[in-house]
Amino acid sequence: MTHSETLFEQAQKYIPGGVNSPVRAFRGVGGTPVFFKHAEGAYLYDEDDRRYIDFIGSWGPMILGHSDPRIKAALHAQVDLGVGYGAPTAIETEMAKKVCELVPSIELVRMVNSGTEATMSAIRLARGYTGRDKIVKFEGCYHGHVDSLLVKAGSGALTLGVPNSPGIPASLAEHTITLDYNDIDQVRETFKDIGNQVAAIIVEPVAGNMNCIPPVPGFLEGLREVCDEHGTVLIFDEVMTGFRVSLGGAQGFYGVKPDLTALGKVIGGGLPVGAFGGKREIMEHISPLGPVYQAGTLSGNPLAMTAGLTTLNAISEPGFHDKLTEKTNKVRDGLKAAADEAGIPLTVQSAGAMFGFFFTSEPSVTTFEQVMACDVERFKKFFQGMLKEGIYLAPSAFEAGFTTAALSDDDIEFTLAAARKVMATL
Ligand SMILES: Cc1ncc(COP(=O)(O)O)c(C=O)c1O
Ligand SMILES: N[C@H](C=O)CCC(=O)O
Repeated sequence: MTHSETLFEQAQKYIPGGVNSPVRAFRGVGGTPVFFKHAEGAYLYDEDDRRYIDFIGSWGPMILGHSDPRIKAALHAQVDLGVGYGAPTAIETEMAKKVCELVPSIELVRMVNSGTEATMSAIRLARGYTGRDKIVKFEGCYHGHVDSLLVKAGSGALTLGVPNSPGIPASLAEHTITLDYNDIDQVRETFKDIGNQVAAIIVEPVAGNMNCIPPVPGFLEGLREVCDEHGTVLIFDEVMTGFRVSLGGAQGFYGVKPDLTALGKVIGGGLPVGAFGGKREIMEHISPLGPVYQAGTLSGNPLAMTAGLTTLNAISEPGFHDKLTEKTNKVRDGLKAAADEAGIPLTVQSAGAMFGFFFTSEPSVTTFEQVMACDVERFKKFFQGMLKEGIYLAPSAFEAGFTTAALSDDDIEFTLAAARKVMATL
């Protein structure tokens, strides 16, 4: 038995399914999840001392790579000062200022502890601000495990076949309307009937929880128009895309401003952080300024703020995202070339520093329906083959992949050589 197998056996005795978040359990690919003990730069090292090139980056936060010396130094210094006070600190204002400078639509921002808290709070705020109950989301998009949003959801919910989770009262779920991603005509039709009852449209501006699907031209712009016409709050869930698709997130890249934005992952530099922010007029409805209640014992804690702010400062260096996008494009084009060489139909898509690959002969994948028609069995074989070669990809056909600044040209070449070898066996 490998150490991972032994550890997984023990973990299952005390933790449901042996994991603290379902996609980690490898149910989407089979086999035993790898247990890690150490990470440095582009690499993860498992309990059996095997090295892997990491294309997950802790599900997005590790945009600089693992154990970045700047983050380690800043965290050590903060630990010496104290790990939390439950009272205001200067670094919270520094962080808020930085977020307002970087994200085009954010005028006021509130820190929370996860992406789930960020979307949950944004939805509550939108409902409180508009006095309406209904929300619109898109099938295959995942916004964390918020009750109102776990309806036809992506990510682990889709991988495990429970997109509508039990435990959510029907009387709550009935306020969530789920439409088709990238279909603006359907949104317009729906709003003709019920537009004046909809508090918010929430969308992943690049869908990353049903693999990687960029918005088709006009989709995000159309959502903006529909929301303006009907007094509905437009929420971009940039938990994944924020600071990754570009420094200003997907909204910076596509030039469409939402009313509210949910953030997570990169904003915490690997520590548990989320945030939601947006137009001053809306954000002023949050307590203590307004009546919409939202709070958090550990929100804005100095360790999390330190890791996050150090990350945001590092990625603000000129050219950071151009280089990262270039690396991502090399991975994207190299995977496609490897598949072509082996005669395997594959479509690879990317947006900034996120990417996804689909075993399909469709030239592009823009809808949930197309995602569901892809060859998941072939994905599983490819995943397992790559894992054996020391490449750690997301263990589900419905998750995006991420690149990091630590990934070198040699790492990319190593990855593509592995892909050529594995594609030849599929
Ligand atoms: C787009 C999106 N929104 C929200 C979330 C929830 O974030 P968290 O897992 O930090 O609660 C995630 C990831 O899980 C995500 O990818
Ligand atoms: N797809 C999820 C977030 O982006 C994966 C993280 C998780 O749920 O554990």
